[in-house]
Amino acid sequence: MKLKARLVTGVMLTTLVACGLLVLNGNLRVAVEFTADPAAGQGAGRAAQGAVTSRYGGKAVVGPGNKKLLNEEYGVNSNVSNGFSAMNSGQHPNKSPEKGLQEKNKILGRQVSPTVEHKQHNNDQENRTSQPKYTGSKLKNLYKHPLYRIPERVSTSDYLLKPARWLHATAEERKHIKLDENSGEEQNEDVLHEKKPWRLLQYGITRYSLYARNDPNVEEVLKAIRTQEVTYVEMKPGGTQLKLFMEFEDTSIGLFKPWRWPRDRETPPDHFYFTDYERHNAEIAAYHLDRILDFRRCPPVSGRWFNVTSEIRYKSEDEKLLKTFFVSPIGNVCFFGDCSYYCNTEHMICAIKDHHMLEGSVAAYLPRWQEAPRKTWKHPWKRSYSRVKKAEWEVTDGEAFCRQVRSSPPYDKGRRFGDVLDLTVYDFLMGNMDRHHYETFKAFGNNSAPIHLDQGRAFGRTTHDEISILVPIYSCCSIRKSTWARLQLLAREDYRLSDLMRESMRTDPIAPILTEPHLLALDRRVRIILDTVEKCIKKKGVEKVLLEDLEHL
Ligand SMILES: Nc1ncnc2c1ncn2[C@@H]1O[C@H](COP(=O)(O)OP(=O)(O)OP(=O)(O)O)[C@@H](O)[C@H]1O
Ligand SMILES: [Mn+2]
Repeated sequence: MKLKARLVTGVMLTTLVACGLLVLNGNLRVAVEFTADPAAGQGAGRAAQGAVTSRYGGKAVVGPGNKKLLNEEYGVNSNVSNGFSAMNSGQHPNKSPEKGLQEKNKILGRQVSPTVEHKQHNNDQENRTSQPKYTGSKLKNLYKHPLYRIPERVSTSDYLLKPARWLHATAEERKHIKLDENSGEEQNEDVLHEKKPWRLLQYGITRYSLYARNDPNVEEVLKAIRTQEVTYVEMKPGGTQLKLFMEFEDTSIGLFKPWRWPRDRETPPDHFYFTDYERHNAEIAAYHLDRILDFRRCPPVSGRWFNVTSEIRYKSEDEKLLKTFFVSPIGNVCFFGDCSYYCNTEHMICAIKDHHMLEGSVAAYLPRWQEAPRKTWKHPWKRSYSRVKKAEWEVTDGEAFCRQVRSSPPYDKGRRFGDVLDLTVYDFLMGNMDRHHYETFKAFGNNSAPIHLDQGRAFGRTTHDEISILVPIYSCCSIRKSTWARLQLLAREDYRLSDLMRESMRTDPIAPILTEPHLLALDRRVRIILDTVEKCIKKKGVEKVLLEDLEHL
């Protein structure tokens, strides 16, 4: 359908659903097709039709006697430094054993002397129960909104994996897609009969997103992560904090991050972003936020309770991991693993319930490296990761720095500049200052969305909005039009972001994922972004500020 867009300034968004017309402030008119997302479910549907032979997922990727394969298959990463060499190696202010005990007691419901944190925790509980009740599902309404039904044009070559491309190809195109280089046999759909949700989810990865809006495999994969037996565990090397590969019954792989802190613990104000602990609940919340913003660039993540002994220790053959297990003085099973920081007795990870049970987050794993290698890019507004040094963007005129970024590849053409601004919106909403690098799939070259990984240091503070995260938006005075329109929607009472997030995360096995103050901070930050853009529009004019990404409609 042809787009006729005429734009004047405006912030109010009105929807005329019945006639399929989206009116932004009465001035921007975008005709929207109300057809189902063309990319959605096709791969799943076609792939699900056949028999059960599989090239990749038919047998366990890893199992006893096959150890270390997870690292080889999935763990390879680029050599780009993560910037931690200059990291402050100062002591963690919250690591004293007494403090750790207090926190565990709190979770276990034991009597402890009241502390500020303890009181805060109780307030959170009250906040949660005193929330106004709303009827109906705001989330369902959101996903019915025209802005969430804008068709995506996905062509065969936009799919990441060869089997997925093959499934979407015409008979003519199929002649040019060699599925199995080693096989002289004629290729047909039999080799693609992979019915496992995790694999079908991977087939849905395109240069634009990790999954289509209505891909049923997202829910299926989350269900699998939540309920399936853990069959194998191994440490993922690299990074500053402990992470575990987990293999499940259906041969899918997940990336586990453990509980470290109670939900209501705030990052201490004197803390640098790079000395902060990762938060498993931040990874979960980040997935929901990414989806609500319609980016779909973060792999699905779920919380889950694990038995540290039977589901981690007994499922691992990783000697480096196994030798770090111990029982704490109060009888909780603990371990700390092996990593470059925070992997020692002082930073132990301990069961927080019934001596064995531990909460964690599990992210669905991207396709293995050999099949879909990724490239790591330095974020242009990366922080310095030093106590004393400043990053270039902090000591350069904002507009000049932005011009410099915009004139160099990959930001000089294509989608990537808009993607970095989207990432800015995402990180500002979560208060994530730890965006040193981002990754893309090599197969897509420069023309591809970044993958939203590593949000473990987000959601650290509820009363502080870190304005410096917004620097790319206010010094470039730019934002994608679709993102701007969605933010306006999320600022409205009937689509309020905090309500959507609360609802979206409600079904997680370890809900509530975020405390009320974190949810309310999201609403405040939406307003701050909109005000920033509003000022830019007044100063520069709407044509200069909004990056047109709806013109293809
Ligand atoms: N779901 C996933 N699928 C595939 N690879 C992943 C996934 N999550 C993370 N990774 C890979 O593992 C790396 C480390 O993960 P992550 O950044 O979350 O851990 P981290 O301990 O915070 O690392 P760092 O200290 O370097 O920030 C990522 O850079 C990415 O390459
Ligand atoms: Mn990290």
